[in-house]
Amino acid sequence: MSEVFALAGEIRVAIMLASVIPVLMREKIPDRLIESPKSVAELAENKTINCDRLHRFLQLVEVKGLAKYDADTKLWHSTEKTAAIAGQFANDIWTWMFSRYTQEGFLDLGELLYSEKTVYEYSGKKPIFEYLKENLDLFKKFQDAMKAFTKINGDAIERGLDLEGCNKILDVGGGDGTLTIGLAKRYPDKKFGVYEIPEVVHMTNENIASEGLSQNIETIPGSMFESIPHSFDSILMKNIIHDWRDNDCKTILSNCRKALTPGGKLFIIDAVVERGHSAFSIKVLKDISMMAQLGSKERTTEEFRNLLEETGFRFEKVTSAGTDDIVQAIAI
Ligand SMILES: C[S@@+](CC[C@H](N)C(=O)[O-])C[C@H]1O[C@@H](n2cnc3c(N)ncnc32)[C@H](O)[C@@H]1O
Repeated sequence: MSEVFALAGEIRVAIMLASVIPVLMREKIPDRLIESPKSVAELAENKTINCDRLHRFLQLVEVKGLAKYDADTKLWHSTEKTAAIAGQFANDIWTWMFSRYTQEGFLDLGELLYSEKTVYEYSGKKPIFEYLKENLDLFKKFQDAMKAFTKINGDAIERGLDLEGCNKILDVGGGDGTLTIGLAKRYPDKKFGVYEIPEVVHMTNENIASEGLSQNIETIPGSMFESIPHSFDSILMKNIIHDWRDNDCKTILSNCRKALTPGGKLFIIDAVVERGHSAFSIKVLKDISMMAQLGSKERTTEEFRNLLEETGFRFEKVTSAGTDDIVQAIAI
């Protein structure tokens, strides 16, 4: 009996935290605890924050070890874990992952058991990228989260990409250009491009210009479902194929194949889900997120091999890069 409540309670706490932590982050409470121990009155400052509720919310985050109360001094302290909910990097991840839009979607996750729908299709809403194109503030939050995710595995991806023989590399669906910027710094003699939808390209341009790399990286607006520019000798796509169902993936990969000459390299950077491989539990979390929001999936090596062989590529190898993997293929 008690196990039932313990498990249900643990899950309920997680759901409560998903709502409470983003608000505490918005008020910079974790950042201010890291600066120095504070009373709730100091944390609330002169704002409209209710001190009694702040104290009780802090007791909730204390359950997860994210803050600590000293009953003698009546001061709240940070812990080693507080950094996970403080600062810009954490903020970029939390703001998207726990936005109202994302959270509401996940309420219907279990109902997907009976169909191939996304949570948005299930509740009669627009597909995610259509919705984001019409809500550019949220699209910016999405891109900021993608940038933060890229930073987690960026170094491993840059080192894992075998760019031998590649001189002009196109990042299809390259978002705000974070991965390409890292590569352009690492390989100053190579040229790069980012292909993105028109709604995003201005964010990409701003990011590239702020790094002073506009000479090395060109941006091209367009849709990978229509065509992909032919003026590059290799293509990479990070977290693109996992966004789409098989038929859409075949269209994207066929367009990649048309854009390359035989021998051209293709790099797909996604989580390859194999039991026993590294980061399996994180890859399962990503896989379910893809199911919920896009009706798609994280794929096995075999599934990548099949998609590639059906679209004119020879599968070469999979290289691990943190919680992502690099699937390398050659145009035939
Ligand atoms: C999951 S994000 C990945 C972004 C980036 N590659 C990264 O890893 O941070 C998917 C990207 O695909 C882009 N995208 C969506 N539809 C597209 C299309 N039809 N053509 C090109 N890019 C598209 C989105 O704008 C978004 O930036």
